[in-house]
Amino acid sequence: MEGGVDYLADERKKAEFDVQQMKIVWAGSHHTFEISDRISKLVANDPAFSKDERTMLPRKELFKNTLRKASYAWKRINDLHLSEEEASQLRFYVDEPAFTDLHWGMFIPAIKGQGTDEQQKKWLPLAYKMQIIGCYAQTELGHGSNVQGLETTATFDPQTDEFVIHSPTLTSSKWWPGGLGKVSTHGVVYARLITDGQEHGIHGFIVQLRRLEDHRPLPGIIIGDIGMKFGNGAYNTMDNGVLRFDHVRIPRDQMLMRVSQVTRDGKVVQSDVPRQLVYGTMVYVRQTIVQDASCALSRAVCIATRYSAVRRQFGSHNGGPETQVIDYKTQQSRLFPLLASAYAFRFVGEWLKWLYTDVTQRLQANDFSTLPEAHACTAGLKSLTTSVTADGIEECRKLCGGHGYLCTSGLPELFAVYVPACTYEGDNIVLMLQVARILMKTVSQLGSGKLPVGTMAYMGRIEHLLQYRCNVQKAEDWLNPAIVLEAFEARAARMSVSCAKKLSKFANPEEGFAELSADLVEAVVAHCQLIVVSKFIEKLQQDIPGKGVKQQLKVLCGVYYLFLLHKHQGDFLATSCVTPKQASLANDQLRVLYSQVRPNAIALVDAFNYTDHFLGSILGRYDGNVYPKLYEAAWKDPLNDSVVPDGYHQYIRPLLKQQRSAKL
Ligand SMILES: CCCCCCCCCC/C=C\CCCC(=O)SCCNC(=O)CCNC(=O)[C@H](O)C(C)(C)COP(=O)(O)OP(=O)(O)OC[C@H]1O[C@@H](n2cnc3c(N)ncnc32)[C@H](O)[C@@H]1OP(=O)(O)O
Ligand SMILES: Cc1cc2nc3c(=O)[nH]c(=O)nc-3n(C[C@H](O)[C@H](O)[C@H](O)COP(=O)(O)OP(=O)(O)OC[C@H]3O[C@@H](n4cnc5c(N)ncnc54)[C@H](O)[C@@H]3O)c2cc1C
Repeated sequence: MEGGVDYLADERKKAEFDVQQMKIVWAGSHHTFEISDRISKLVANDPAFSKDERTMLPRKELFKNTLRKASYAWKRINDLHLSEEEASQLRFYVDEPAFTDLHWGMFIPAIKGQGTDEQQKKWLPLAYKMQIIGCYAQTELGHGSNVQGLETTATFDPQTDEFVIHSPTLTSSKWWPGGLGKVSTHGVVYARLITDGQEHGIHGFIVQLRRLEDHRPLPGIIIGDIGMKFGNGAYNTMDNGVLRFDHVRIPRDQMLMRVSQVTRDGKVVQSDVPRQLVYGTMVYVRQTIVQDASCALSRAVCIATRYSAVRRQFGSHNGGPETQVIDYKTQQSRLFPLLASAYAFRFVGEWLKWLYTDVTQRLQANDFSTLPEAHACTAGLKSLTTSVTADGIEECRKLCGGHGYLCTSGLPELFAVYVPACTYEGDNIVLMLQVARILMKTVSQLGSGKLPVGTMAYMGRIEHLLQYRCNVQKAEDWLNPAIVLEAFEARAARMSVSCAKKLSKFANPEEGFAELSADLVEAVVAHCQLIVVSKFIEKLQQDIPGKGVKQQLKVLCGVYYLFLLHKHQGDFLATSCVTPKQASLANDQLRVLYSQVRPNAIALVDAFNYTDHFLGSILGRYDGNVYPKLYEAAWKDPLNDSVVPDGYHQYIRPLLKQQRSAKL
């Protein structure tokens, strides 16, 4: 805390668990807690990283300020000899989308994942030292979701041993890549490979875009920013770009050749790694986006929870204080499921990181068997968690009433920065439909003796799940994880089987899939919710030290699944997984759990360990000193620089004068 009175002290005293231990559970380990705590304070205490005026700056100033911060951050990283992990935490806590996100988050991973050892040896040291800055240039004006539909061409010229990169149409212009507009010197550019007049699908190529001497575009390259995006400040710190190629030549060895190679005489040779590895960078980033969802949601929830404890409306008795809005059951029923979801996404993100690491190790040993599972989990969980988080941030804004609409609440900017996560790295519906294909394939293979694995393993018990009857008899039965898991498994399995049955009635499966796609998306949501619930329950099976910590997590886990059960009771009832009476008991138990969360709510958001700098919200201040700070901040708005506004003489005075003369 920054000194002074703690208006939330009484709330903090109500906590029934060891907050310090919960901070470690949230961080993932003592080690990560120590790093994130130290680095977040380092950033918060450095005025060069202030965010105070971000939403008021015009675009050019905003962007220059981002460049300044990124360059200063790089200096600090080097001066302090920060490790890779510390450096990434520093960029995270600077909390400003910038070209560096794409350089470290996509350009480098693309070279690592799709480049040969030789290519990695050549390019990675330059990228690690930021002697080159890269972006990930895949999406085009005409195609984003449909990667196979990209139009940029890379035609091999055997005469010169080069590829000719070309944008044949307007719609083939690269459009959206972050960092491309004004900063990147290089890009991993995805293009249609053509050799000897034949097409060989989409591949990645390292292309230099700007001269290293004076940052001007290389010959044949047209490049710029695509313009202002949604919200003040927000994602406008990023230079999302447009790029066109006019027969730009690059050496043959700049095609990323781990998946396929082009030989000196123009032959395309496939390695024994699956073609889908060309999409590997997206799998990696989708996994990080799931982790990021818990950060964004927890941040919004932290603001809304603290403010809900500060804000009072109605209910004063005999001149006593009014009711804290957090004590209204409706407020709790909107806020606490989001709090529980933030924790749920944290744990599923942790698990997904483990899964991704495991898949990567297997890939290195040429074991590709778990790639479909990695694709399904990253695509599905990216979609589920980003949709819930985007909606959740907006709900938190509403939970803060009028003041939530002020930029100083931090929520409008958080929403504007966050909401494109539902679109980038794969539109959520498009990705859900990918998972639907995998689910339908799994169901269709059930009779074949091929047992489903990983997160689809429950389908292997299909006979049992189709006959399952929930045996909840009283509200507390819903606290039994085994009962809950079976109910969620049965619901997901029955929804998938129902889709598969309908699908089998179509003569043309593709037509059937298109016709049933809305139902399929619902089945995918059920499947992904099952994954999140099961990973939360698995987390609770671990040894979790600290007084009351595990108990609080049990309560939150219960809130998470019972809220889902309540919200989706239509699914559970329609698939006969629960009876109306059992659904009603679930809701009774949910209310009990809300009352158990209530005394711990402030401590549960303190456990995120966010600094006031990172939160960037007057409503979410650690000390709860909201009103004086809101009042103070209003006077800092540039509109209040003068008492009489600019434009008074031109527009207001003549208007008032005209009305006066009309009256007379
Ligand atoms: C705390 C940490 C914080 C860190 C936060 C970091 C956040 C950084 C964020 C930075 C911000 C913004 C970055 C945004 C960057 C971008 O947006 S880059 C562009 C992303 N673009 C997309 O995602 C495009 C989406 N489209 C696709 O992925 C594909 O085109 C699609 C899969 C939809 C279809 O591709 P097709 O080639 O047509 O494939 P199908 O015929 O459907 O499938 C063929 C088989 O391939 C399998 N498959 C598909 N994708 C993958 C994959 N990625 N991996 C593995 N396998 C894959 C599919 O299942 C089919 O398999 P089958 O043949 O049936 O067995
Ligand atoms: C902030 C931001 C940053 C980005 N950064 C990058 C970057 O660094 N590099 C990069 O290459 N790209 C980047 N992108 C592009 C991004 O990856 C694409 O916008 C995204 O993949 C969605 O593709 P699209 O725009 O073609 O959407 P579309 O596919 O055109 O989607 C439009 C609508 O059509 C629906 N739809 C599309 N196909 C189907 C289908 N088969 N079935 C049912 N519905 C369908 C979608 O659900 C959606 O409602 C960025 C985008 C944003 C917004």
